[in-house]
Amino acid sequence: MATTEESKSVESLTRVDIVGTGLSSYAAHIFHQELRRVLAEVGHSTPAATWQRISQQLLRPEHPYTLHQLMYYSTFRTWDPAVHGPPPSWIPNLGSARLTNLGQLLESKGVELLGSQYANPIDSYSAFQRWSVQHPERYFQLVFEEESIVFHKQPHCILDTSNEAIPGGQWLPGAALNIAESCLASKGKKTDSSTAIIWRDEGEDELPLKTLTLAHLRALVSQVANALECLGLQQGDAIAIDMPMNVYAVTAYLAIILAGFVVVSIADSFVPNEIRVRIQISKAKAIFTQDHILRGAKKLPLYSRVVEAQGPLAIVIPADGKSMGLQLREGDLSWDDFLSCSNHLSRPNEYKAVVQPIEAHANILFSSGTTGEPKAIPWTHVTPLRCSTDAWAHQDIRYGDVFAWPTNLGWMMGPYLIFGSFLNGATIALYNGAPHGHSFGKFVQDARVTQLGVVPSLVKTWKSTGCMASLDWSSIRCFCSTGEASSPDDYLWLSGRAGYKPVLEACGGTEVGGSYVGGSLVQPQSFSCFSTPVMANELVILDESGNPFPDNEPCIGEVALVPIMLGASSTLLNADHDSVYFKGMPFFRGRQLRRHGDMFERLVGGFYKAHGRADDTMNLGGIKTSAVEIERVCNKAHEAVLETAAIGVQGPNGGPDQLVIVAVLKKGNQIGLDELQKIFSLAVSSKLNPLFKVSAVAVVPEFPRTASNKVMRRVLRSQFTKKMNPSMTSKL
Ligand SMILES: Nc1ncnc2c1ncn2[C@@H]1O[C@H](COP(=O)(O)OP(=O)(O)OP(=O)(O)O)[C@@H](O)[C@H]1O
Repeated sequence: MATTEESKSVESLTRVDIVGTGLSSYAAHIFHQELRRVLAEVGHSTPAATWQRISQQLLRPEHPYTLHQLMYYSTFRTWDPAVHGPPPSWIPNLGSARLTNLGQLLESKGVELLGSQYANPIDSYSAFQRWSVQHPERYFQLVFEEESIVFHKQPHCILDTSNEAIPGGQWLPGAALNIAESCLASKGKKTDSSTAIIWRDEGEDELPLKTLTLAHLRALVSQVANALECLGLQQGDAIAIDMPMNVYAVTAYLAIILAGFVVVSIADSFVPNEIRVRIQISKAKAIFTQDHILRGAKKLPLYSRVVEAQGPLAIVIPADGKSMGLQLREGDLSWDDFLSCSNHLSRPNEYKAVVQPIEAHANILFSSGTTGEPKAIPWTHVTPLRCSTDAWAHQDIRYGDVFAWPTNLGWMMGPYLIFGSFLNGATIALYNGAPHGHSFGKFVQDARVTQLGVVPSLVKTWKSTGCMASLDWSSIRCFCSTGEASSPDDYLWLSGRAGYKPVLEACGGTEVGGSYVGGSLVQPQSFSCFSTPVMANELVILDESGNPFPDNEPCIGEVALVPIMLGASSTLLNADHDSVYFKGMPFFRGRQLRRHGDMFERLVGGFYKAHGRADDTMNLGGIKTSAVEIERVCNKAHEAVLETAAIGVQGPNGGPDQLVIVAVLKKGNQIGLDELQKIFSLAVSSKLNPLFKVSAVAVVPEFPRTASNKVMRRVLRSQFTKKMNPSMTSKL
């Protein structure tokens, strides 16, 4: 498909061009007429305004994707990103901006907070973001008031920065609460009869959705918390969860925290050794798991993996919700037997939350391990507030919303979904099955999901299989994406599935408890770009000598974070926190910056673009280049290419990095390595730098990925470094 530079301008498109995208002659005629009408109405407006009209009024999900591409690329054909910034894929209107969480707050307090410079939520957003950095305590006070937080002891203040030994500041010192109790509290608009969870089990596409009210969820969680007390554990003990993110898992998660224990989150895809390591590091005393994971007709083992990992006392839930399909170890409990532990109580469905000092641990999570060993990161009872306030501002989660994000409690987006939804009065939508096919999409349609979270690899699968055709996703207000850098073309497709709703990127980390850079519904959005540092957060981009670039200039470099961040980690269980995040970092306005390890570009117009991990950058002939930048070009170099990974490999005699492109081809495609090398070389030299040379290419069936699906370039690098020798300079 033609890209920006190759396509015709939108004004010069003919009916024949439109027929070429797959529309019938008659449909193309109608579309072309409509296009002419829209172009006449917008007159000499900017391409951005033209795209708004075309995307919102002409293009429909059932149109061939090639038509969507033709419209997008031809509209922005003459757009110069160096002058205007990246092309806006979506622009807010004032009416809908005023309804967002940020918009409502700004409309009621904008003048009070920003003074006479306040205009409206769209024009004043950037000033408000800067204000929130300068006044985090006032900002969070306002947002906390919107959420269902139940304090048993009020904090002395919101933020205390007086102790230099705590570079991130002390948040809500002196406060006592239990964050699970806050999730379950009916407060504000959230009542006992509000829907807390809406879900469907795989294979039940045609059955009605199942729902749980807040009161019902609270009763279930209380029953589990009562039963946990019967296990003879000590307050503060760690209890693991290793199972799909379904209603049982969410219930167990909240119950563990409600009863004063600490959740250890283990992703359900891990092999026994990975489970063992996580249990050992966290010293978990019990584990919630399932007998199997049901995926279509397949039964994947889960309990047996926990047993092989020599996991502690297991509470085992039957995957089919009915009968246990296996024999348990001595001492392990079936879900029913476990629940019956609380039968002697007069009110097993009621539980008084164990009130915690705010700095008590609530959850131990593990990072993905993209850069090295996964880090064991404790979340305190403050970190969930980071999730909820990020979700409030940046995904605009409000009362009545239905928030879905196919993930697992073992990844930070699992807990993020819980706190982001419940503390803001939204419903969680859980699909108990694989999210890769049509059934998941139908669930999104039937549950009337309003915010759908994704990771880029999932969208790539949906797009390449076409499995989401003919679904009605019009209830979606925005998509949210995280995990790794996305492809603009994939997100053009995604946005178009819901009638061009924005795709809000979010980038942060498990140790942040949220994002440091993201999007919002009060700013224009651009595919695969970030429109703002998150509220009350400040980032700087460092040059090669470690000096911050000025914050109003386009630049590219490693991101460093101003460490005052609500909920960010201050300890690690398996590494030294200070060495990992602070040691050797430069100072900025008197504070040592916090390392994050990402490469970012600041673009014209205040947008940001991710360039992958700093560890994945390479030095090509003296020019520092990010892997993601090269991959963006190579992914589009030929239609047989599904995805690519760019790695810099040291030659056998040292010297500069040699660029190796590893590719995965689309199913059923074949292409010779010589030809592929020519294609990639041409793409890289013509689109990035004429001096860049592709030294070698390889085709693999799939990339090594972390369990959370991120490409592990470090593994490819080490494989190919071993393979490189003087006699193999060009082919691997
Ligand atoms: N929207 C996004 N676009 C680009 N990259 C992203 C995005 N969201 C997350 N990332 C990447 O994921 C990282 C956070 O993931 P996570 O906390 O799981 O740790 P990790 O870096 O993958 O693992 P480890 O710290 O163990 O190496 C970010 O620092 C960034 O590199």
